[in-house]
Amino acid sequence: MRNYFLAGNWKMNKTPSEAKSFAAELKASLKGASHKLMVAPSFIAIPGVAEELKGSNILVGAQNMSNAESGAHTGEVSPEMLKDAGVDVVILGHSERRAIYGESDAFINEKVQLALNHGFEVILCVGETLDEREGGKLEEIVRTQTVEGLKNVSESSLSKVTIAYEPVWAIGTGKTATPQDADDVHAFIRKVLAETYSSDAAEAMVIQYGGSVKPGNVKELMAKENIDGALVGGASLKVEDFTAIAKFDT
Ligand SMILES: O=C(CO)COP(=O)(O)O
Repeated sequence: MRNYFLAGNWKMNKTPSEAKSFAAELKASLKGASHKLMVAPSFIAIPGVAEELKGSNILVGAQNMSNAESGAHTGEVSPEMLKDAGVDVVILGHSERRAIYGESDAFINEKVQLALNHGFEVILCVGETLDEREGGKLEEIVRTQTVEGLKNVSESSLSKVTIAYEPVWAIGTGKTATPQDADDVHAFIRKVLAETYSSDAAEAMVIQYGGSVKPGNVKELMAKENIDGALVGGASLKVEDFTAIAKFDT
């Protein structure tokens, strides 16, 4: 039985002071929630949010991380900096990083390995664009992003990885993949994982869905056999909405 993992990706929203007071509200409203939970503020809001969430049931995520340990990497944030600031989980390979900042599978894989070596949990995002889906390339894209993103990741480290399937056309658009469509892709990801890892490890993998998850559709999505959580953008920016998502009842 896999545990549900509901995570909020705040993207480039909320100043450090807004994020800190938002975290205080969430901490109160999510008290006693039974699922695994996380929020990912912007880098500079992390210390305040981590301080606020200390001792709570909400993990702290980062939205990205450098591929290097330290040194001459202007504008980057290192693993040690994130650790010191209180980060538990690092989101890597988000489609916005891939599309806007040109992050390749090989580059993302460097970060995945580095994050795992530093003891972080990783959420690896994969997903196809509308053109790729309509061009019949969905499986090829999702397979490549999964396999290349996890290159050199051992089976023993795999338990620290969550995959987030985020079809690019469903992000921030109000369009959600149907629960059946999403479940089919999640099952495909599990099949791809079983080609490299044991079937037990593939079966145990937590695979989140992301793309216009809202209080009104979360239950239907989570009811699917292969959907084990959500990576939520827009709806994670409102306390009531994220609370309703995070506390969904099966
Ligand atoms: O990109 C996402 C989470 O990482 C999804 O964003 P939305 O929930 O706003 O569609």
